[in-house]
Amino acid sequence: MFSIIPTSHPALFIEPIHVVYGLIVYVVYLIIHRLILWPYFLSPLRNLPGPPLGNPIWGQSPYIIRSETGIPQREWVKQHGPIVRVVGPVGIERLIFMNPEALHQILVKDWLDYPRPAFLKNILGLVTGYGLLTVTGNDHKQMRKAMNPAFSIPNLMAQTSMYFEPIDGLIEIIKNEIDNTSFPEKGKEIHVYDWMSKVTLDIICETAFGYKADSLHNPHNELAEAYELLLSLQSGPNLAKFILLVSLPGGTRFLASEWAYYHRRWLEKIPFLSSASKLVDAMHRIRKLSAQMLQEKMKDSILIDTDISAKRDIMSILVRARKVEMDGGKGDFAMSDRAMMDQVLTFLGAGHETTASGLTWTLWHLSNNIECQQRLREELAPIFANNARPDYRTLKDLQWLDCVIMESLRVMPPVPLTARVAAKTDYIDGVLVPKGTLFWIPIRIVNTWKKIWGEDAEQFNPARWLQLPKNYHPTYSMLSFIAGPHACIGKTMAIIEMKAVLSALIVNFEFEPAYAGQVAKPAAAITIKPTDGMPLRVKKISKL
Ligand code: HEM
Repeated sequence: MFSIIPTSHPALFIEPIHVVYGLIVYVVYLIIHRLILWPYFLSPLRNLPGPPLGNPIWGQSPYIIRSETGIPQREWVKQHGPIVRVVGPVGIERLIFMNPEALHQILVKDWLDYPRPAFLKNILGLVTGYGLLTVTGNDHKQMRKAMNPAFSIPNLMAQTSMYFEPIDGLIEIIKNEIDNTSFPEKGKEIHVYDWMSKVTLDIICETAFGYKADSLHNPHNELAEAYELLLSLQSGPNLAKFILLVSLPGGTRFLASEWAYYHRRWLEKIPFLSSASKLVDAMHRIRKLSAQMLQEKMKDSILIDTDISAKRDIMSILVRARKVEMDGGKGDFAMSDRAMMDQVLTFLGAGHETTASGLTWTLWHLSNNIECQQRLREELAPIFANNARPDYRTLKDLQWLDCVIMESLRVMPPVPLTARVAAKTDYIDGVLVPKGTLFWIPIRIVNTWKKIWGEDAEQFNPARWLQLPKNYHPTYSMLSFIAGPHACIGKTMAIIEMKAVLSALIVNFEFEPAYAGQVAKPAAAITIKPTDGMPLRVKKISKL
């Protein structure tokens, strides 16, 4: 017990219990401030249009988590216009800016002031390594400069032929599956997402590392199984759980630790952590296999120049660039082993599931638009009659193929939303946005905005690419690969790969919905994979 005034005033003694009361009052005030005072009365953003604040603790989060990714945000933009404020959980505010000028400021002009928020970096870092997807500023500039040559057009032109070994394998497998049914002429119901996932995994392993995963022929391929486990975790509630875990101090480090891996069976027993234990398991296996691939690649760097210079895969190009820097005495700027390892994980994480989802949704749209599908077949048939492995230029110049792929990526962008945070206070589109404010980059919402794309903006209509709407802006009307210095480095590669796989499928098979009234079931997570594996009826084409 102690006193700050003379003992003749016993009523003013401060006892330890008073300190405890004081602390309780302070914490209660902080909670009330966070949940009520700030969002309702104090935030400078409080007068922006947006949905009701909702439940004081969760705000709009339960609705977002339960819904298809991007759909709540699209509805709010329809109701409230091009600037929207959404609150929750725990009073956190998030903004949506739709206008091109605002997107230009956030993604291009002032991109260094609007980095990816910590929770996104942590989740991406866990799943895709601490490579291009997580670094920012000068580190990002240097890393991107080192990687750009691997994605150059001449290199992609040389790589296109590598896609066809897995593609031919896929075509043969599907043909056999159909032939082995009792009535091959009726085709077979196939979960196309599963096959798209395998073919894109084999392609990325081959083109990124020169490694033949052959998950198409090997159902128990370790890498494919680990990714299957990882991707099975894609759901709104799981994503919310992972965001919470990586936002706790030490949470990301814990999930990435050896301890968590070796004790994952314990974690599995705690209901809240059971999906995290699967994440830990999948990530550990993917990291182990990636390290093996990298080790193989590093052996290349001690090969004589002629051996390695013949290799066109992305890692060989990076290994060669590193060797040149080291030989030239610029070792300080060369990528470390750790950074190289992160690139392996980044290519696998960023370049596999996105392309698989993109292809799956394209097949879904074509199954529901038989005329578009037939028109595509007619465009492709003469090309494939001459050469079943068309080159980069040929694939690039096919007009209807391009319309179909662009339209599918517009309506169902594999990454429907991403996020940014304001690192400084500044005006955006006339709104004073305080430092620390979170944004959604509204990819799917911009892609289907009626103001740009017209009344049928949400419909799949490839013909719109033959005559683009007058409000179309080449950078800010279709954000599937976003824009600016963080725009997807694999864009051209992804598009040409999708074209190669889709065209081989369409000249060989017809795709229809698996049953009458089938509805799409997209996941509510970082990518938009179908939750049911996308069953479609697939028939062999007898005559083109
Ligand atoms: C249809 C397929 C794809 C889509 C829709 C897609 C979409 C995206 C999006 C939206 C981003 C920005 C994420 C953000 O900043 O928050 C991104 C970044 C990135 N993507 Fe892709 N991607 C695809 C395929 C690929 C492929 C095939 C690769 C590589 C082999 C790749 C590698 C990357 C990398 C490294 C980044 C980070 C770029 C940076 O920050 O500098 N992506 N992608």
